[in-house]
Amino acid sequence: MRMAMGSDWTVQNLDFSSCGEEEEGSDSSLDEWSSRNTQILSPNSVCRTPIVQRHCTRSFTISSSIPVSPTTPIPYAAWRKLRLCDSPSTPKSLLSKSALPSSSTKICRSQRALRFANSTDPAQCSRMPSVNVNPFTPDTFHRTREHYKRKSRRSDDDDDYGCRQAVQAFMLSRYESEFMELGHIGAGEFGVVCKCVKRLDGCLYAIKRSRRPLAGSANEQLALKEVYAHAVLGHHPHVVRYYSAWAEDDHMIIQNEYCDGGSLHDAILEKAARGELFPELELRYLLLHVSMGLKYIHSSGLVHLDIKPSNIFICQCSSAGGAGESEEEEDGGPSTGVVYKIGDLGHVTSSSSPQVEEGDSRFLASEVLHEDYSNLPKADIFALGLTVLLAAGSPLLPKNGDEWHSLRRAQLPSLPQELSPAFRSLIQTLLDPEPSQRPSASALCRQPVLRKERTGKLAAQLRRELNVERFRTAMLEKELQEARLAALSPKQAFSPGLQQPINTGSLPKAGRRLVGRNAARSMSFGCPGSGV
Ligand SMILES: Nc1ncnc2c1ncn2[C@@H]1O[C@H](COP(=O)(O)OP(=O)(O)OP(=O)(O)O)[C@@H](O)[C@H]1O
Ligand SMILES: [Mg+2]
Repeated sequence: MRMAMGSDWTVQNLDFSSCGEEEEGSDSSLDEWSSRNTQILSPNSVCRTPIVQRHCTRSFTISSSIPVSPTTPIPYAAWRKLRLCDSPSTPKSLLSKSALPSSSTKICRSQRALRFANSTDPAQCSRMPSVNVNPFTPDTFHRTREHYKRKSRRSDDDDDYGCRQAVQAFMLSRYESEFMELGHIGAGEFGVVCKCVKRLDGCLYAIKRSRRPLAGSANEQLALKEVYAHAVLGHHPHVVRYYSAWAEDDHMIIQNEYCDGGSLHDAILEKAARGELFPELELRYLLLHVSMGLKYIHSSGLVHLDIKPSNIFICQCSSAGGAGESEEEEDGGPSTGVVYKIGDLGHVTSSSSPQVEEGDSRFLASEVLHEDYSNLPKADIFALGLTVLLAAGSPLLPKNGDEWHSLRRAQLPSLPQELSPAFRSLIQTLLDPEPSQRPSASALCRQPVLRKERTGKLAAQLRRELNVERFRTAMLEKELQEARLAALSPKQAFSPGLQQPINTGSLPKAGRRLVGRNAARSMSFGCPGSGV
C-alpha cells in the first residue's frame, strides 16, 4: 500500500501491483519509510480480486524476503512481524475477517472501497481513505473535513467501514492502517515527526519515528526512556500528551498530542524574521507554564535534562486539548491565547538515581558538566532561564568558550528589549551558579512576578462572585418579605411574589424551602454599581 501525501487532505493510493510478486523488504530505513508513503502509483496498480488482495497484503506487510504462496499459511517470521505492530485488530482476527468467500458481498464492497488508488481516474480519486469525522474537533479542523466530506460523498455507498478497516489493518503496518500522514513537521536527533490524522477518531497527532533501527542499538534505550517517562508522567496540561507507542520494523513510533503552534524555537525564529520580540507578558506566561510542567515532572521524581526552545511546544488556546485543565483556564484562559508545553522526553531520568544523557551543551548547567548530579531539577531551571532569555531576544547561545562561562556566572547577555527589574532579576536567579540558590519549579509557580496577572484575574472573579451573592441575598430577602406578608393575610389566595397558592393550613414539609423555591434562577448579574 502506498499513500500519496500532500500538505492537505490527500487521496490514499493503494498499490496492489505487486500481487503475486516479491515486494521489497519492509526495511527499517527512514528514507524508505518516507518514500513508501509518498510514492504515487500507476493506474494499473489496482488489485483485482479479494483473494489476490489478501495475498498482496501479506507480501507487503510481511518481509518480502519471505516468498509467500497465495495458499500457504503465513510463516512464523511474518507472524512475529505482525505482532510487533500490536494492532487492536490482531492478525488472527483480521485473517478470519478477510478470509470470507470471494462471493461475499462484504468482501466485494471492501474491494471496491479499497480500489480508490487510481490517481488518474477522477471517480476513484474522489474515494478518500477511511478517516472518521470527529464532531468535537475545533472549527478549523471541521472546515478541512467539510472539504474532505464533499469530495468523498460519492463513495458513501461503499462505506462498509468495519470490513474495510479490518482488511486495511491486515494489509498495512499499524502506522499506515491507523493514521493518515499529512506531512513532516520536524526532525531531530531522535528521528522524524509527522503530523497525522487518526482514521478512527479523526483527530490530529504528532507521530515521532526513530531515525535508526533500534534493535540492540544505544538508541533503543533513548527511545524507551521517552516512552517510560511519558507513561509514568501521565497527563498534565503543560506536558505534551502521550497516547501510544509501538515498534514497527524495529523503529520506535510514538504517538503524541499535536501542538498546532509548533515549537518555541520556530516561534522565536518567525518573530525574529518579522522583526518582533516576545513581549514581557508573554515571557512571563512562558516561564510560568514551563515551570508548571517542570513542577509536575520534578514532583514525579524525574528530571527533563533537555529543556530548550525546540523542546517547548505551543498550542493555540482554541485547540489546546488537555489545556482545559490548566490553572490559567480556570481563571478564564491565559490572556496571551497560547499554552506552552514541555515535550521531547528523550533525556528524562530519575532525579534520585540518575542515568544522565547530557542534553544540548548550550543549555547545560555547569554542575552537570562536572558530573555533579546531586540537584538535577535545578539543571532544568538553569536551562529554562536560558530558554526565556532566547525568547526575550538574546543572541544565539554559545556551545563553549568565554561567553558560555559568563552565562554560567549569571551574567545576562544584552537584550534588545528592556525587561522590568523584577523579571530580569528573576531570570538572573534561574542562572545562579549555585544550584541551591536557583528557585525550584514549585517556587516559580508561586512567584508574584509571574502570578500578577493571575492574581488580578482572581480578584476580579471574586468580586463578580460577591456581587452574585449580594444579588441572590436581595432576591431572597424580597421573597421572605412577601411570604411574611402572605402569612399575615391568610385569606389571600395567591402571593404576587411566589405566584403559587400558599397552603396556610399546614406547615411546610421538611426539606422543602420555605421561600424562593419557585423563583426563577436564571438572572443577569451585571448589577449596576457593582464595580466589575
Ligand atoms: N507534539 C508535537 N507537535 C508539533 N510539532 C512537534 C511535536 N513533536 C515534535 N514536533 C516537531 O518536531 C521537532 C523534533 O521533535 P522532537 O524534539 O520531539 O524530536 P528530537 O528528535 O528528539 O529532536 P532533538 O533531539 O533535536 O531535540 C520539533 O522541534 C518540532 O518542530
Ligand atoms: Mg527535541
